[in-house]
Amino acid sequence: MFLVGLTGGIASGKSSVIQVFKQLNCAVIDVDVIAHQVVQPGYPAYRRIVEAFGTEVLLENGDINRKVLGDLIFNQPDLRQLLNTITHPEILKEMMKETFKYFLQGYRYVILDIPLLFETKKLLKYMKHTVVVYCDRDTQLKRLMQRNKLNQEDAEARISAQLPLKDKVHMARHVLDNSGDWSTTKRQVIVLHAELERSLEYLPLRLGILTGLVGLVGLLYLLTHYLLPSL
Ligand SMILES: Nc1ncnc2c1ncn2[C@@H]1O[C@H](COP(=O)(O)OP(=O)(O)OP(=O)(O)O)[C@@H](O)[C@H]1O
Repeated sequence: MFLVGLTGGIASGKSSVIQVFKQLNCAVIDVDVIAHQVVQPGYPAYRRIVEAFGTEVLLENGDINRKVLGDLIFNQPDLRQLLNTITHPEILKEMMKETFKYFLQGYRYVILDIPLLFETKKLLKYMKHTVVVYCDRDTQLKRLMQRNKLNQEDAEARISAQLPLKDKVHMARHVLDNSGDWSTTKRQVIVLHAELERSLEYLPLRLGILTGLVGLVGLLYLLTHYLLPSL
């Protein structure tokens, strides 16, 4: 099995593309969903956040108040770093658990939807393939204004706060151009899925684990038949 990191820009079409991968029965992990999950009460990161930031970051029902926490770390790199040191290992652990489940189910590849894949770079080393969902800036602006009911100035500010999409295009192995109509994008997703399914890059891990299992069974056999009886 191998991992495919999917990213893009605000309103470039990531969620829409992910829906198509899901319709094609692909294994998908949404890293944003995991990031929300690991700070829920009961998870280790929740307890550590309350210890580090105090109960002022809690809502009345005990959940983390993401707005207050976000404001607290805004412009405070050391606090942001502290939060990241708490949450990132937990996110990675959950991601690995989900990936392993998909591995056991026999999927050849798993797509990870990671909005900041190229900005944080942390997860990049685990990705065999990277995919950028691109659309030209005018289209991005128009779709963002429409979806979020924003005026042009606010929408432009949100787009400018991110790494430019055309830079991400140069960093990615695959580009899905979502500037046109939806059927054109959908066709590109189907072609990419076929290419990833055809790839033999899933084999090394599968063979490695199979070889490990055969070795283990062999070892157990030797132990039970030759070594232990003589004890
Ligand atoms: N090819 C397309 N043609 C027309 N509208 C589109 C197309 N692709 C996406 N959209 C619309 O553009 C908007 C943004 O798409 P989507 O929500 O998939 O982007 P996103 O990258 O997941 O955004 P974000 O990261 O900001 O949540 C949505 O309203 C979606 O319906």
